[in-house]
Amino acid sequence: MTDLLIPTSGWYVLGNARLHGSLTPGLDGPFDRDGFALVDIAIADGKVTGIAARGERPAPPRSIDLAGRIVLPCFVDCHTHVDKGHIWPRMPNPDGSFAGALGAVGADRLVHWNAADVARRMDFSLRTAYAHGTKALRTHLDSVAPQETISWPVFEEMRDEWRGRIDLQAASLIGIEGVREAAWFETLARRVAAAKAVLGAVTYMLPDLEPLLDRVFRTAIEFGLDLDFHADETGDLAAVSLRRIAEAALRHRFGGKILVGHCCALSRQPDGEVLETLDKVAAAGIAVVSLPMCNLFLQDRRHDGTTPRWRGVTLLHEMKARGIPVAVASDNTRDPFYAYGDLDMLEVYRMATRILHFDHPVGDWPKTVAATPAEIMGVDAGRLAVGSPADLVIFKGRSWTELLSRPESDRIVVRDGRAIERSIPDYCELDELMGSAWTSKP
Ligand SMILES: O=c1cc[nH]c(=O)[nH]1
Repeated sequence: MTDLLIPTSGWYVLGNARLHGSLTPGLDGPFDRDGFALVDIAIADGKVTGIAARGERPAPPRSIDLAGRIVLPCFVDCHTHVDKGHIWPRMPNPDGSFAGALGAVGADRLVHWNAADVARRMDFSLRTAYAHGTKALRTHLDSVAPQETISWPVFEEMRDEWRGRIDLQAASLIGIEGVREAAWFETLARRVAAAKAVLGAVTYMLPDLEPLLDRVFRTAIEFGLDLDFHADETGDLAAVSLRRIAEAALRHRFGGKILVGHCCALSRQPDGEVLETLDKVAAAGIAVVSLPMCNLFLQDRRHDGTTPRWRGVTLLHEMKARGIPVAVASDNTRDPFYAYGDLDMLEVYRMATRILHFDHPVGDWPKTVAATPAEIMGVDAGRLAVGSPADLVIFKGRSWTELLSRPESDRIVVRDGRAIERSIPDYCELDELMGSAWTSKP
């Protein structure tokens, strides 16, 4: 959008901007049928100093006429895996399945994941997310021994480097069976606590799932940690680990935050059972993040020449109706769990709208990529209000149908009141990490 020049100093007004009611507390209408109001946004010293109904505006260059373009707060991506991003060229998923992904990542990790490899791919991912307008991001870190000794120091350095641009959080990621090694798990929890991070695991329906969850909760309480689980990322009707997590949270009267990702099996289970599970999830104060793109890729993967019949996503509508905080997020990017993706939360929202029907009505679904994940992560982001940092994205679209139909590659990302230089890194930067299996030469 070369026609818009955002001042680099002083105060200015973004005039005639469309803000969404769900992301702008206290915004007075009138709202259009998409839930947007036309306003002038005053910005000074990197902060939003006023949001007012369209009115008298100063003359250019202090006033920039957005002609009704949509302005959203910067995005919050609460479930990613930037430690494994972009390994697809050297380690594709052999059959597109969850088991194929686990095996491929395990093999790649053993051979390639030294500190330099992890750091370069992580930095590539963060530059991409930043350019797309993301302000806060939680990544899981594969923490199966000895990887935790490599990836956690890299993460802590990366978090320092990115402070002020992306608020970076991490959650440990191990299969729940790893919790059986009590002494090792306690050491991991100490590392997580020292890094001011979040304790996590992937739950499976193991015979000892309940005692393992008890150990996770006891450890989180002992170290004062929040929790983040991957649960029921399968079409297996018998997968009810989300319910087991909720029961454990209630049993332990857990006071920290809990985020659970995926919960795919829920949408295949009988209604009565599902509603009982959701009541427990609501009572336990658990938040849920759906990862629609990764779910489409892995779930209902068939090898018999037939077409997938199931979208794989969880029951976000039913959850929201019960007051369960719900978000959507990027998940994996160009790795065996998901071959595609670019950490672009506009793409995630566009896909979620189509797959999960975030329309008719749109209501407050936009919160799923901004305000709600910000609350889940406990960061000051995801809303535009007077006094908040002027961290926002200006799009060309003036309505949801315009915004969600095009990639909006020329969006303007404003941080602390100034337009950032958006440069999406080139894949060829990573070619040398991809080994002999990959060459950019024809
Ligand atoms: O979806 C998933 C599950 C486990 N590990 C990942 O990286 N992604």
